[in-house]
Amino acid sequence: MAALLLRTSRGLGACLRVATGCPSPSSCVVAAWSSARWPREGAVAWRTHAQVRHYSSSDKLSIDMDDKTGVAVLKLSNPPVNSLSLELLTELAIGLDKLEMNPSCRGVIMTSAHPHIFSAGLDVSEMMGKPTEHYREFWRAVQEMWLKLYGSSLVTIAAINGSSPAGGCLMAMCCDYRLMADNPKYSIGLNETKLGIVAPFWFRDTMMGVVGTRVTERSLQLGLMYSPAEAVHVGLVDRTVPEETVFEEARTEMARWLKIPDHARQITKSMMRKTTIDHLLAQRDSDISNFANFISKDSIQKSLTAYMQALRQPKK
Ligand SMILES: CCCCCCCCCCC/C=C/C(=O)SCCNC(=O)CCNC(=O)[C@H](O)C(C)(C)COP(=O)(O)OP(=O)(O)OC[C@H]1O[C@@H](n2cnc3c(N)ncnc32)[C@H](O)[C@@H]1OP(=O)(O)O
Repeated sequence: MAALLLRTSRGLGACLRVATGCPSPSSCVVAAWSSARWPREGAVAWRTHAQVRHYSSSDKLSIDMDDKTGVAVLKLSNPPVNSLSLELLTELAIGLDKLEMNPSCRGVIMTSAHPHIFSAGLDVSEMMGKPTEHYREFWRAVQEMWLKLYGSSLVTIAAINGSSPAGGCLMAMCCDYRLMADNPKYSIGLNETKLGIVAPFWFRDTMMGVVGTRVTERSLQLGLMYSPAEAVHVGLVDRTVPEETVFEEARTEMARWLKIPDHARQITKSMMRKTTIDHLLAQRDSDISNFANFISKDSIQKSLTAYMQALRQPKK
């Protein structure tokens, strides 16, 4: 249990370094991932005789792990729009860490408990009218969630059953595969510039890894939101499926991915993502300061206030 606490409290990067004896975040990601599933002594705490185990103690997030299939289902449940508050981000990071430490877990399907909205992205109210210390804490939690999800050694599949702007799109892009409901009312994309804010470099790099440089440049500057069909066209989403089948299709897709030996897939995933992860790890504190300074500016606060007021207007 002590080992488990050590791992969960320090985050995946640190716990993997502990597991591998590797001193620096930048030099050990491949080695760490290849052995991340080995240290069993702490993870034993999560073993259960029941086939399905409920993991999260939060009412904003449910995580059900099926020991038989090795697949966990993570459902966002923060009405009305699954916005990513400090609390939900923290729960997400803890939940992902627990799954990472569970030797029976091989894959995670991420979806929304509420139809029509996957996630409205970061909770804008966390970025308005708060003291600098709060902005720093909030941004560290955003980073932590990204590090856990993008850096997960598990197969991660996003079953996108509704709109997914900004931080919602980021979470989906962190996954290995994206299925989206084919409802043309839904949209997905990084729309930050439309709020007068700037997606940081690791949002950009995550998107570049999914759709390439040109589509990222256009999408970010214009703050483009894509319909499901357009998202497939630019490669932001892997495929659309009928709305009522999103979850079952995600399960079928997961089975395909789980046919690949874990160690080979994990090392390959690590090779693809290591540079981007190391980039943030090397600049974590300065990234937090940049965010806190940027978001505290009067002009940015005014933009966010105007955006939220516009959002509250009755829809035409
Ligand atoms: C020099 C470089 C330095 C760089 C430093 C970093 C800079 C900062 C980077 C920050 C990155 C930000 C990432 C984000 O994720 S920002 C959030 C962006 N999200 C959005 O723009 C989504 C906005 N919402 C919507 O489009 C719609 O609400 C949605 C399609 C999701 C749902 O529509 P629906 O019609 O179903 O619901 P409503 O619009 O009526 O909304 C219901 C209530 O929910 C409130 N709401 C919506 N979204 C948010 C949100 N993201 N945060 C907080 N609250 C939200 C909405 O206001 C309604 O509230 P009321 O009921 O009170 O009216």
